[in-house]
Amino acid sequence: MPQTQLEQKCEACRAGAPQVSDAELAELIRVIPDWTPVVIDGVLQLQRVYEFSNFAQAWAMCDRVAALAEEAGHHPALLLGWGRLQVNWWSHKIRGLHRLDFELAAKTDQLL
Ligand SMILES: C[C@H](O)[C@H](O)[C@H]1CNC2=NC(N)=NC(=O)C2=N1
Repeated sequence: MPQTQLEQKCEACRAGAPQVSDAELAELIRVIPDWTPVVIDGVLQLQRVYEFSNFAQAWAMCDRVAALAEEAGHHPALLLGWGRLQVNWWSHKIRGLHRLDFELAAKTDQLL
């Protein structure tokens, strides 16, 4: 899919897309209570670590999240380890959180 279509596909991937306000953050984070707002390199992100019994299960979840990201045209950072998968969602272009990041965090939980 040409990049421009990808960017159109992902509203949060456009420069100038609105970051969530502090009030929206406080409201939205209640919907995804297992996620933690973290600031990494000055960028506010949503982070969750999923734990599994072995590497293969963590790897399978990683693949499911990767497929979700490709479908959305919006991508997390994924840190895959033995028995664990760390997922960080944020919007690169706006160096912060967009409402889409919360939607995709909730969809990530549904992949468990
Ligand atoms: C060209 C491509 O569509 C863009 O770079 C997309 C890719 N995936 C993305 N993912 C995230 N999380 N933020 C972005 O700004 C972003 N931009």
